[in-house]
Amino acid sequence: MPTLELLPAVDVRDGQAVRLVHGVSGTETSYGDPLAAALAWQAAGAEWLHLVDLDAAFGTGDNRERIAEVTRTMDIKVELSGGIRDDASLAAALATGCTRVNLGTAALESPEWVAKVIAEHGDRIAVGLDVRGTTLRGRGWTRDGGDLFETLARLNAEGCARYVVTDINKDGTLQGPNVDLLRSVCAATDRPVVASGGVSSLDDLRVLATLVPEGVEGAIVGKALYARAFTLEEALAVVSGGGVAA
Ligand SMILES: O=C(O)c1ccccc1NCC(=O)[C@H](O)[C@H](O)COP(=O)(O)O
Repeated sequence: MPTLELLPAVDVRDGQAVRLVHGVSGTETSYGDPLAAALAWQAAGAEWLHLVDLDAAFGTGDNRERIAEVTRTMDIKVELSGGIRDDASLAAALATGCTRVNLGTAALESPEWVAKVIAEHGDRIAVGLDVRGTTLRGRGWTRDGGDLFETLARLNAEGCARYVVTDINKDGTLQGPNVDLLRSVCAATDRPVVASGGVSSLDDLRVLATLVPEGVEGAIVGKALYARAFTLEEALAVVSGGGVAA
């Protein structure tokens, strides 16, 4: 049976690795150099890195050079997110050599462009479905962007390869993932789903691993790793069926 992929997160604001609470600008806790953080997750055995340009997402500038440097340095797969909304930002993101990009706001505000780039780039494009309740949020999660399930149906029809689903109310809070939300998204698509936001414990990862047969392919983990709730090595052992006791 396939195992749950783990994607440790490095969110970059003003050149630093940070964690936010509910994705709200101004709630940052800084964790230093993003490249050092990314290399630490790679050294611990990660196969993926989830790398976010928060300034680009919020429209407060960008960390494009830093993000490109981190992506180029990694030997592992990188998923890039944050502020990828037009041809120029998409070309810059793909040129870093990342494995795939995650489009958020563009999927809400520029549906024709998103359909075009899905057709052009296939599996290299994922769409981030960032929700409060069942309402999507764009522009760094600051603006409403329509109904989750209507948008999901449209993106399914356009051939979107993968969804990254975040419950904003859980993000950065260590309150556990929103399993009901993940299940309902999996029921509405046959594409793989990456779960994001709220993972707090190895037990949360065990629960997410039970959703693999329903379509959950991976889990992004941020705050829990930075807060040392568990180590990445322990998390990888859990999702590979290895023996870290509950
Ligand atoms: O991904 C984005 O584009 C984004 C935009 C605005 C605010 C936050 C954004 N992403 C945050 C993340 O992807 C988190 O790293 C991830 O959900 C991990 O959450 P947690 O494990 O709860 O720290």
